[in-house]
Amino acid sequence: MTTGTILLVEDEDKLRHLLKRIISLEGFQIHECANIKTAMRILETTPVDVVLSDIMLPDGNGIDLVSSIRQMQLPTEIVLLTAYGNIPDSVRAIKNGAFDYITKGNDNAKIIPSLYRALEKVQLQKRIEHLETRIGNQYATFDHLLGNSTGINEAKELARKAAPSKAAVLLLGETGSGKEIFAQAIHSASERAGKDFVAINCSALGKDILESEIFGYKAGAFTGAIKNKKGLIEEANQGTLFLDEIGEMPVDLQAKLLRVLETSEFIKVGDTKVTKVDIRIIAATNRDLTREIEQGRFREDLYYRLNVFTIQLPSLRERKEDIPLFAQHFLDVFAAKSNRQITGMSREFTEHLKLHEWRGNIRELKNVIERAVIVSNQSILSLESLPFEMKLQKAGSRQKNGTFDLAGIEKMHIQWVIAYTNNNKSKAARLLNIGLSTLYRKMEEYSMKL
Ligand SMILES: Nc1ncnc2c1ncn2[C@@H]1O[C@H](COP(=O)(O)OP(=O)(O)OP(=O)(O)O)[C@@H](O)[C@H]1O
Repeated sequence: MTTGTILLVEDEDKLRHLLKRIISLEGFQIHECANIKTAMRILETTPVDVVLSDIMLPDGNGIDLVSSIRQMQLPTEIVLLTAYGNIPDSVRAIKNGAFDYITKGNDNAKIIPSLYRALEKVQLQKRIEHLETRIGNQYATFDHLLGNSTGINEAKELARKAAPSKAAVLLLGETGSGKEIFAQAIHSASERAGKDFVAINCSALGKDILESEIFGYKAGAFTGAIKNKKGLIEEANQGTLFLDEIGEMPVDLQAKLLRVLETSEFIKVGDTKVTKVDIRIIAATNRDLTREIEQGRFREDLYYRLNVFTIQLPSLRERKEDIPLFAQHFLDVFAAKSNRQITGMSREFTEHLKLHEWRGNIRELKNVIERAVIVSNQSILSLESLPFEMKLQKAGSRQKNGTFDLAGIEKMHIQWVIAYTNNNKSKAARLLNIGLSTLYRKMEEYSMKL
């Protein structure tokens, strides 16, 4: 039984393989990588409950990873692996928001219990957020959906048409492209608006927990089932159930869901009689379901039941014209929230936003602007307030403009790092992973101002 998803970040191959084995034996789903850059990529596209990361990594420090994860506002906890001598760093990491640290070698037996505790915290947090949303009952409406590009307008038009009917809706789009906010808008514009909108991410939980969460169980259904538990289907009765990442739902649960769609009935785990419900289902995925069907991972009959209205949400890359509008909106929101007098963005800042790939789509843009508002000390957002990796992306574009030779790229890279550190050469040398004297030698070689 899988109980959660772990991202293991460790550059020592042997140790990583060993940890992977220990963790997989517990039934956790596991992703692995050897550096921060890949870890960030995985985190932008894949839901992860707990990151287990080494502190010393080839391209940076596990403590910076903690800060980045906190900035991305991911529902993810971090457990750090540290060498004995780095305990002060680990204490600092905990202050920055890490969940726990474990001393490599000595504390191996503590890894699994710590992962379980971190996972429990993540799941509790998600439950609290879910309940808060329900109590506030503040679901988004179509008025909250920003964007003027053709792709988003077409999606909004179809969603408005789908809203009043009881038919299922299938929302397709990359992570952070707005599937949940669209689902809420559809719910708000339907006659179910006064009732609950209940959301669950099918990829976040293992099969057994997912089944219990969605369908509920009878007391005594399995060890630990002390009393009856209402499933989310029942909680969403008369309202809308939003099934995010439906492509990740195990096939036997798909059969149970199909039955709900066809008969409005289901059987709780450990029950013998059927329970009746009146729900509308909105499902979402970033997977290609037709391919999943071909590979036997998704039921074709369920697919046809769900895709009565299929709405494709464009990625932010496909609607770059919307980027300034979103950026200004998030800027206004975060500036007001933090009481800052920041009114706009420099031309270069906006240009950089348009160059970026936005794998995390609007969620990522929102986080980048929030970060920029926090770090900026001017009245308009400038390049300095962008994360380091985003400043670097200009390398790709300049390459297109003609700079192909390695020395040219190295010179540009050094210039950016120096600008990033506000001309602090020691810090720049550290980030570049070269000695200070080498930095000065290279600056002289490239005729850069010392
Ligand atoms: N059109 C939009 N207008 C305003 N805000 C938006 C829009 N689309 C997305 N957002 C914001 O972007 C963030 C991500 O959106 P959302 O959670 O709906 O994406 P998602 O596709 O469901 O992501 P995931 O697949 O990772 O669950 C949210 O904060 C949401 O409010």
